[in-house]
Amino acid sequence: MAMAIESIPIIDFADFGDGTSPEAHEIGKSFFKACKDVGFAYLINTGIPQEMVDGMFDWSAKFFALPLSTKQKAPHPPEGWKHVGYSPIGLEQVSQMIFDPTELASIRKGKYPDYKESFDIFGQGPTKRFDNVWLPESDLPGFRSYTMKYWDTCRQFQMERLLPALALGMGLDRGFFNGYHGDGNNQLRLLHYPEGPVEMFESGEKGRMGGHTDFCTCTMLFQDDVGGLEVECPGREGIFVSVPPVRGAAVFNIGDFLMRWSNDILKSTLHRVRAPPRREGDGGKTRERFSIPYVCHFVHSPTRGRKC
Ligand SMILES: O=C(O)CCC(=O)C(=O)O
Ligand SMILES: [Fe+2]
Repeated sequence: MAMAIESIPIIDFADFGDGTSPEAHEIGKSFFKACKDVGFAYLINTGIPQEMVDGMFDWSAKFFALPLSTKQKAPHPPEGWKHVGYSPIGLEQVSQMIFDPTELASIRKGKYPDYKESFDIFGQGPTKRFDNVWLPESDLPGFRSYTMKYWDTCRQFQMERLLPALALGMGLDRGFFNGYHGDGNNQLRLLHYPEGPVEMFESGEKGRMGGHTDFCTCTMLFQDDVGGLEVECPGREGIFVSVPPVRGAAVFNIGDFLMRWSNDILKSTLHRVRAPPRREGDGGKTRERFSIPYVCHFVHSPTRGRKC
């Protein structure tokens, strides 16, 4: 049962500037505290224009509204680790630290298997490990260029504010983490949780996204106004609190890589997505939900250690 949370800190980047002022150091300190105590935070005044985020949600809705046969023209490659292209409903099932194929198969048949579809792209810098997979331009003209532009906008926030703030908060040179995220091997995910009969979700026949931690360095996501994202309370196993949508705020979380790298000081917290509760007027259907995570990955590159 999810409780309401007041304890997910809000970090306001409005006064961050170029990261050299005393205000920037204070922002860094609060950010570090949030990452240490909860592993999650709301980020506001990121500098990512709201209309850019709204535009990305519009494109995402247009993409997922295409016929399945069209979406499948940009298929996710057979290798599970190549996270690019379109994954239809049921292809991706999220689990936590389970590697045995028999156990994994039983998750697919068990309670709350993920009922979602996704489209993923990666940065395409010199250290890229694989190419993106796109639809033919004529199937959704403009989608590719907007998505790449949005990716660049998130990247700019990552390099100019996000990573410098964390480094400052930890008492490091503000360019410390930038150097380890060299040419931006970051993943942009468009996630769509389709609507479905309320009973299907209530009975546990289907779920949205199972409990997991992210294996990246950190993730920043925007969600629509439907809700359902939940985070496990630090130190209280199995107790989840909801992370309700806050317009204009990105939800940030630390991933496993930074937790390991920081000797567990930064927390990679378990989270999941549940279907929202029944609502009058929804006609017995659970509303569809869209979210857009931007997942930051470590890159070992020659720029390591460079000051920003
Ligand atoms: O859709 C969401 O709100 C959560 C997505 C998520 O946790 C993930 O992609 O790792
Ligand atoms: Fe996640």
